[in-house]
Amino acid sequence: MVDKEKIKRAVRDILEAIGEDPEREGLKDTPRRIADMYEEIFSGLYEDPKKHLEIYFQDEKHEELVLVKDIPFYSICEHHLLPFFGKAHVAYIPRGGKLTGLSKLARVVETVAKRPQLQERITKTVADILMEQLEPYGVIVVIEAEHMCMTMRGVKKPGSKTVTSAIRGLFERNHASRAEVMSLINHK
Ligand SMILES: Nc1nc2c(ncn2[C@@H]2O[C@H](COP(=O)(O)OP(=O)(O)OP(=O)(O)O)[C@@H](O)[C@H]2O)c(=O)[nH]1
Ligand SMILES: [Zn+2]
Repeated sequence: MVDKEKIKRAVRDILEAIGEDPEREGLKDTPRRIADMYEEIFSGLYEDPKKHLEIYFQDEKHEELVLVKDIPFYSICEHHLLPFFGKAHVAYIPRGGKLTGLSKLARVVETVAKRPQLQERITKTVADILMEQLEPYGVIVVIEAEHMCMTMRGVKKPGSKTVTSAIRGLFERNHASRAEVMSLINHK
């Protein structure tokens, strides 16, 4: 678990360092609020995302595409500790009855996102975990996100979107299947 006392001390220090008074009414509970918030938004550091994929529906013989798209997610960029957020799209073709619950795909995204992250690493990690746990024919993960570190500061490009993808298994070779998934993702 996160060390809340340490976070509180650090936030107090930051407030002082920017020239604020950590004792003033509006700020006096801020270190505690941030410690509670960090516990929540970094909870993925203390969870193994694989655990969501341990149980599957063995009796179902579905070996066709499953796509859960537009999964909203929020993460924190590890360079600036500012939010980045958007949508994840997760597709796989199950093999040998290893079909997971649809919500579990969203749970994997959530657990991986709740850490100091890079968008590329979330994308790759989700794809690799699915490949490892479900041993499907293939996986595609596409993530589109807006990075606050690129909008409210720095280069200041509000509205710019970063799109990352990870392609595994059959989709690496089969261009038609890959194109089908991409068109389903892009179809609003
Ligand atoms: N590849 C990648 N880069 C990211 C992600 N989130 C933030 N960044 C980038 O990380 C880089 C850090 O660059 P630095 O030059 O070390 O930091 P900086 O001086 O704050 O950079 P600027 O944002 O350009 O002002 C920036 O280009 C960010 O846009 C991400 O998820 N993936
Ligand atoms: Zn950043």
